[in-house]
Amino acid sequence: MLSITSHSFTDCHALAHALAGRVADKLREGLARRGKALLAVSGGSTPVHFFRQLARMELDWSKVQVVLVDERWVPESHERSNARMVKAELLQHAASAAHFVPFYADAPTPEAALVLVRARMAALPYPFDAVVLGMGGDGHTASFFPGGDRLAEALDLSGTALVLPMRAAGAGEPRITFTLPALLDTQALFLHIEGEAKQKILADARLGLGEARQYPVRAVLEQTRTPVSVYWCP
Ligand SMILES: O=C(O)[C@H](O)[C@@H](O)[C@H](O)[C@H](O)COP(=O)(O)O
Repeated sequence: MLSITSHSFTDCHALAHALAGRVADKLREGLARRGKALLAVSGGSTPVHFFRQLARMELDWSKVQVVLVDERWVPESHERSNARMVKAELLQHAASAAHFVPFYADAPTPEAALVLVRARMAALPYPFDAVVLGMGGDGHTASFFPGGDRLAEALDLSGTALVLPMRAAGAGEPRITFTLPALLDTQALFLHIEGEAKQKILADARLGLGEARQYPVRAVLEQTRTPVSVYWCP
């Protein structure tokens, strides 16, 4: 049976401090074990405080590679670019020495750039040392959106794809995402959510209640490959 551990905090600053400490420890372990480390983070708005704390953690960031779990297919100059957010909030202070590997390439669609992006991501030193997922109000995580055109393929635990394009009505723009089996290949898996509404969504998803039975985040909660640490604050 899969272990899901829940960590609750009084506010987003306490959560950010604790999560940054845990992730920094995992990166240090990777550095000690193999002289390098690989971190995958989520975009969106939730990670900002966590990124600010993590950016100040003392470790050899020059040997750390950072990727996103998923990206919106927009150039970095776009306000919805996750890469833009990671650069502004995480790759600062001590972490400015880290090496960021972007999903986005100068092509009109993620499908058109897929061969290039796959090669870029295939060259990284797996497993991840830490993967930090977020969750949307529709029960998506990474770019595993309800109704996504390649959702089944992305969630297939026996699938071999590392990254896939994803299009969904709720996604805003076309996306590119690591697949679930790729993200589960990690030393530590975190799910970072904030607010009462997301807590309820997660609880419903765990129980498979009503509409939540269809939430893609369930695939993360139900798999038995990698333990999940849930970090939550109101
Ligand atoms: O690009 C993205 O949108 C993310 O990687 C996505 O999976 C995110 O984690 C959730 O949508 C939560 O987003 P918020 O933190 O903005 O609620």
